[in-house]
Amino acid sequence: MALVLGVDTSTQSCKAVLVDSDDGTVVDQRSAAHPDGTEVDPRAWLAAVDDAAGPLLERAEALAVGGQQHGMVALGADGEPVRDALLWNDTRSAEAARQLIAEHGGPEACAEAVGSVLVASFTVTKLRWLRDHEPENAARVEQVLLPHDYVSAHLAEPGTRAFTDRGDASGTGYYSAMEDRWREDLLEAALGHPAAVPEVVAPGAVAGRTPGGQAIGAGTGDNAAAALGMALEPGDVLLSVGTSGVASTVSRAAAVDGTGTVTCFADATGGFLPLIATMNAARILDLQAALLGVDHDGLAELALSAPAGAHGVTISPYYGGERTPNRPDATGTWTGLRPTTTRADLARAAYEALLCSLADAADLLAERVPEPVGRVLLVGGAARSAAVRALAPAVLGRPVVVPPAGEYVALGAARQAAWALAGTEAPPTWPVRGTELLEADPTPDVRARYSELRDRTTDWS
Ligand SMILES: Nc1ncnc2c1ncn2[C@@H]1O[C@H](COP(=O)(O)OP(=O)(O)O)[C@@H](O)[C@H]1O
Ligand SMILES: O=C(CO)[C@@H](O)[C@H](O)COP(=O)(O)O
Repeated sequence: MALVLGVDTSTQSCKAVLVDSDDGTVVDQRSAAHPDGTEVDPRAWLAAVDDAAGPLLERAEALAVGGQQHGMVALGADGEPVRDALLWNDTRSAEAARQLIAEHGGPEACAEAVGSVLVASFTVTKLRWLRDHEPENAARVEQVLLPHDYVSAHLAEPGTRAFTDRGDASGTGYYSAMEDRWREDLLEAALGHPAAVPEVVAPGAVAGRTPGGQAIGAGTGDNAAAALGMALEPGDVLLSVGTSGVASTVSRAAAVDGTGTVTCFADATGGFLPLIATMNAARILDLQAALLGVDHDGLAELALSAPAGAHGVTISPYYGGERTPNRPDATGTWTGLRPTTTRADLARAAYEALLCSLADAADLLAERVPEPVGRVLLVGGAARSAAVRALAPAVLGRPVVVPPAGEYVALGAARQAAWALAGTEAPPTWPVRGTELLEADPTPDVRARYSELRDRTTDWS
């Protein structure tokens, strides 16, 4: 039995799973927290991966790293960060995104060039922000990596050329997944001077070796890794409720959306990953639990004791700005509070807001991909919540498949490692066991009230 290690260097933490490469059984796992915030010293991720993955590494024959997409890790000549990394959920580059779209000649042309209409999440917008707001830091940038590339490079033997894959590269805004090539010209135009990019390694290839000789797979963005971990098929819709809320699917063909609703990212197998992301997801619940002075189980208990619709309390949960809809300067709004409103109503309204936002993403994705929706699957940290599980099929208005609680990004990275180790054409087949089918009566009124508030707050910030 060969063991492989999968790592997820995600927004809130680093997770490592040690997996039997024959069938994908997780035999051990560890995690370590990341610092909070939308700009982070990326060296903290190296300390976290040492902590989480270090003790498992010597038992593994191969490893791969999945990670939060888009983050700008800008390195100087000494290989050290010139400043803190700006993460996918940092919205300061919203104006830069508008400028860059205009420089492309508009949204359609932008999507044709790089697969997506840019929003503040994309790396290229952060480079433009750096050029305009911190020119001294910008001038020192020699190489730009993504979080997973930076962590992979740390695990590789010294002297290894930095590497990435087309999945994560496709979220930079200076890579064309349709043409499978970097657009260094676009990076240069954003930053103001050329900078090195990592080598794009093919799916299933060995990208490098650790000092101990273990193979390292290319790694990928967390959403592409989750798709691999769940063995997603065209027509499946994967909903992830982590820091971000994501609706994604896989497709063999590129479908460019000039409206900017769906991104045309690449997946980790040579295909594509149409995706819609929100910026406010699990943290809607973290905030509500903190405000109500309860833990997650207490919040779920409160919410499940209130009726659908929370006696009219509705939340627009775009607390940290939002990306779907594209409102980088938005804040949250609560409506429908009455003298009779209870703590249970407030708890319920938070779950309903999270799930309505996710349902919007799922519907928009379903409208724009050619395959009819098959399974809807739910993963991510907040999928552990009893209330999320109970209310998801009601708010989404369709049955939802939930796998056992687990780290499916890290599992996808482990599958990529097993693929690299095996040297086969296709990744190994690993069954996803123990899935549960959740069903509930739909609650369309909850969606309708949410949509009304969403549309009424268009110009609010
Ligand atoms: N039982 C639960 N109920 C609600 N939220 C939960 C629960 N367990 C974990 N979470 C939340 O899940 C989030 C972490 O999910 P995760 O998918 O690991 O995020 P990320 O990949 O963005 O770092 C945290 O915000 C955490 O509070
Ligand atoms: O920006 C996106 C997708 O485009 C996010 O999905 C990030 O990739 C962060 O993911 P999590 O850490 O929330 O899983």
